[in-house]
Parts: sequence; C-alpha cells; structure tokens
Amino acid sequence: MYKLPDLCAVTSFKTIGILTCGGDAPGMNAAIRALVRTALNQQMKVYGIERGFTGLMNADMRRLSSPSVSNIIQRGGTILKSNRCEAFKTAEGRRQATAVLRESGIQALICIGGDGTLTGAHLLALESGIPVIGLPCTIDNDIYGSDDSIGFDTAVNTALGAIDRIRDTALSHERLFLVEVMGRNSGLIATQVGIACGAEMILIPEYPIVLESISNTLASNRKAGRGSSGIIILAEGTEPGLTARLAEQLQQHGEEPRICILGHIQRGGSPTGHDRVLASCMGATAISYLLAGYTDVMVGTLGRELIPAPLGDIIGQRKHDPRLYEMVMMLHK
Ligand SMILES: Nc1ncnc2c1ncn2[C@@H]1O[C@H](COP(=O)(O)OP(=O)(O)O)[C@@H](O)[C@H]1O
Ligand SMILES: O=P(O)(O)OC[C@H]1O[C@](O)(COP(=O)(O)O)[C@@H](O)[C@@H]1O
Ligand SMILES: [Mg+2]
Repeated sequence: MYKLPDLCAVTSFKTIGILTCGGDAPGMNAAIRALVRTALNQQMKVYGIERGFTGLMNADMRRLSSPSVSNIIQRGGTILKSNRCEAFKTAEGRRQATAVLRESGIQALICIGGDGTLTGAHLLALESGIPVIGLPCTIDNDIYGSDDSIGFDTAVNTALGAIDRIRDTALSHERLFLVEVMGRNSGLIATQVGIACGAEMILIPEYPIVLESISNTLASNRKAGRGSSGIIILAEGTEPGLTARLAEQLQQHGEEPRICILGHIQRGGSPTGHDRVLASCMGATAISYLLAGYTDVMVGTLGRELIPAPLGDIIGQRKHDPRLYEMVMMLHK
C-alpha cells in the first residue's frame, strides 16, 4: 500500500479542471474517479475536459458529479477521451488554452498522461501562472521522477497472458517466436515482460542491436543443450522493421521463427488491482498538493512513498536501469 503525504491546506479552489492526454492507459478512469470525489469532498466544482489539450483549447468540457464517475474504476480507456494535439506544442496554442481556463473560471488543472502530456502541463503552468498538477499515466512507464506509472502493471500483465499462450505453441512445435511489445522510445515494458516470461533474449532501444550476434547467441544456446523453442522479446521502438529483418536473418541460419506483434492489445482492458490502487492514491494526493499550494509538480512514487516531483526537473530525462537489464541477460543465458 502507498504512503499518502501528510499535508496542510494553505489555499482553496472553487473550480478545477481534469484532462487525460496522449496514449490512453488502464487506470486513467480510476484516477479521474479519485480526483473528482476528493475534489467534491473539498467543496470544489470539477470540469472534465474532453480529448486532452484539444478539448482544452476548444472549451470542450462538462461538469463532473460523484455519480458521473460511478462504475468506472474497473474500466480501461478514459471516459474523458484522449488524443495527441500538435497545436498545444506552440505558445499560441497554449495561450488559447489559458484564455479558455480563465473564461471558464477554472482555477487549477490536473493533467493525466505520459511524458508528452507532462511537458505540455509544465509549459502551461509556467506561461499561464495557473496551478497545474500532473499524474504519470502511460503504459510505457518512461517518466523520470516516478518509479511507477498508472497503466504499466496492466500492460505488462496483458502482454504476459498472451506470451504464456505463445509459449505453449513454441514448446509444442519446438519453434522460435519473436514477440514485439510496445515502447517506442523505452524498453521498460520489454524488460519487465522479458523477465516475467523467461524470454531467451530481450532487445530494447537503449542498446544497439547486431543481428549477426543474435544468430550466434542462439546457435551457442542450441549447442549448450537449450531446446529449439524460444521467445525473443523486442520493444517496438527498437528500429522500424527490425522484427521482420531479424526473422529473415534467423531463417538464413536455419530457424523457422514466427512473429507476433502485440500492439494496442496492451493498451486496453480492465486495470489490475495495482493500477487501480496507484491511480486512486495519486488522484487523492494531487488534490492534497493543490491545497498545499504546489504547482508545476507531478505526483511521483519513490518506492511506496508518494512524492511531489517538479515537472521542470523530470521532462526530457531518460529512465533506464542498466543493472536490471544486465541481470536479465544473465538469467536468460
Ligand atoms: N514539447 C511539448 N510541448 C508542449 N506540449 C507537448 C509537448 N510534447 C507533447 N505535448 C502535448 O502532449 C500531448 C501528448 O503527448 P504524447 O507524447 O503524444 O503522449 P504522452 O503524454 O502519453 O507521452 C501532445 O499531443 C501535445 O499536445
Ligand atoms: O497509439 P499510437 O498513437 O500509435 O501510439 C503508440 C505509442 O503509444 C504508446 O502505447 C504509449 O505511449 P505514450 O504513453 O507516450 O502515449 C507507446 O508504447 C506506443 O509507441
Ligand atoms: Mg509518452
């Protein structure tokens, strides 16, 4: 269980807004529910802004009540909808959003999303002076300053469910499978999934990949008595087309690999218990941060503790643990 902060209220807010942006992640709805109920408990009015920063720029919003967030804690996706908004990357786009916030009487904003959303949230806080709090919510878990992000645990478990099934076929047919998981710029899903499924090999964007050495490693594994079945996990972002090129290369070395790209299957579905609890604790804590006078911070985790992480310190930073990856490679020899 997470340790909630013990904070004193030094300010108050009549009206706040909430939005979800970037790739959806299981647990977004649980976070919305916790934010709405905690804010209502503090006598705030809450507006749900539709379609992330696009909806913010277009004043696309609706009042949220306690019943409006009933029965959503177990649902994947986001009831507020999400998208990616190029216009918000410009100062003009953010000026338009600031005008909407002022005209609607929204005194503070909570942004739920990944590294891109938190970058936008940081710039908005700086430029508008309106208090903004971020919640790390992405299946990629690539947000520096927080051990955990809402949605990661669910995505990893969804991928594992699929890979355990693939393993049955791999063993029965004594065949090699190349399984591509999500993560355009980050190998964290691939690493976690690879550890948990006992993969023969994990290929992630943080390390250069030499196709020839992969065939050589497999050949020496075979000589050492490892069977001819196996699972190689690749992160999506490793290199465009790499999975297909690796399959071709392995064919030339006498393997009969099959490819499985898990794709967006990993983004949807009911959040795990872990993600529901994390989202609930982070949502409640975001409102405590606002009342304690924080702005331009994200609710991060450090172990089991919830901590305020300044957005300016975390954006643009990479999160990678080389020791974890080395351990994985050692276990899979
Ligand atoms: N450098 C940036 N400046 C301002 N806004 C940004 C920036 N990067 C991303 N955003 C905003 O955040 C949105 C979501 O970012 P994206 O990277 O697509 O997803 P995620 O938040 O899940 O990482 C973008 O569509 C854009 O509106
Ligand atoms: O659904 P899209 O827009 O194709 O995006 C795919 C990307 O979104 C993700 O699922 C989540 O990334 P973000 O959290 O940064 O949005 C990545 O793993 C993947 O590379
Ligand atoms: Mg991202």
